[in-house]
Amino acid sequence: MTAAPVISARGLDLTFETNDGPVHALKDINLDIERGEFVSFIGPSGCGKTTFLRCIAALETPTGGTLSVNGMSAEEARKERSYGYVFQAAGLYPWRTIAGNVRLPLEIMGFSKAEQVERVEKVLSLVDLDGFGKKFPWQLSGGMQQRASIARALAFDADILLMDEPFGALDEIVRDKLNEELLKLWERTQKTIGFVTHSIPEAVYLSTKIVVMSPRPGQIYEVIDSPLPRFARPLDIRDSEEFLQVAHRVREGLRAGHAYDE
Ligand SMILES: Nc1ncnc2c1ncn2[C@@H]1O[C@H](COP(=O)(O)OP(=O)(O)OP(=O)(O)O)[C@@H](O)[C@H]1O
Repeated sequence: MTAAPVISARGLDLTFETNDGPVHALKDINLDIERGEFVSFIGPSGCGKTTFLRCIAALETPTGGTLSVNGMSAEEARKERSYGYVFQAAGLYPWRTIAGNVRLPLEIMGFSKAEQVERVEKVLSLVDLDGFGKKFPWQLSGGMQQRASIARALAFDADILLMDEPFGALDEIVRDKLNEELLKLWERTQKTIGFVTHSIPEAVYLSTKIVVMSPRPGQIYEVIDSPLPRFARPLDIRDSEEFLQVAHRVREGLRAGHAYDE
């Protein structure tokens, strides 16, 4: 028997009603994400990547189709705290220490003081920020702040991690390092990850599955299963023939999905 997908979308549609008329943001999205997969969403600006992630998180309500998250509706899954969400900007409260920021969801959820301390220590260590708990966000580099926001999303140990361009604002060297660390973290925690990116190398380096989207309205153009080894991915795998072939396929998909715009 195969396990049910963690996330399953069937015929998912979303139209925003705006002052300028309806915006068809998602059209007929069909996708299964299995437990433990690392799935990237890539596509041009406005193709609905963020909107789809927000649907999974029940931050948007689809106008058609079905969506299940951990075997429940997205709304139920949100109430069950099935996912942690990492935004493009770290979004840390400047008046709280790093530990205080990471602890915040645990306070809201009513974890005991002792468990809060234990969990904060554990997740700060997972993102390589041991010893930084007492610092304030402004005392940390952009990359470290983003690691802290990942720690916050991991603090309550949800099965699913949703990440919306978490490293988009960082320079390439820092991004490379965080990509490597994220892979290790994924290996250690066995989470299911949904990851939005604009970067082809980032998508190919990280993912088991790459969802190429096309705009107006946002649709899935192609789903590419990566042939790369699941975890053993040193950064120089990006020079390998296999990697370049997948990157080429993604690029072709993006071009083809965009063709009617040209
Ligand atoms: N709350 C909203 N109200 C109206 N339209 C919206 C809303 N949110 C998103 N949209 C529109 O839906 C479409 C998809 O937006 P979305 O942010 O999901 O795209 P994206 O692929 O994540 O883009 P980017 O890569 O620029 O972040 C866009 O046309 C956007 O303008």
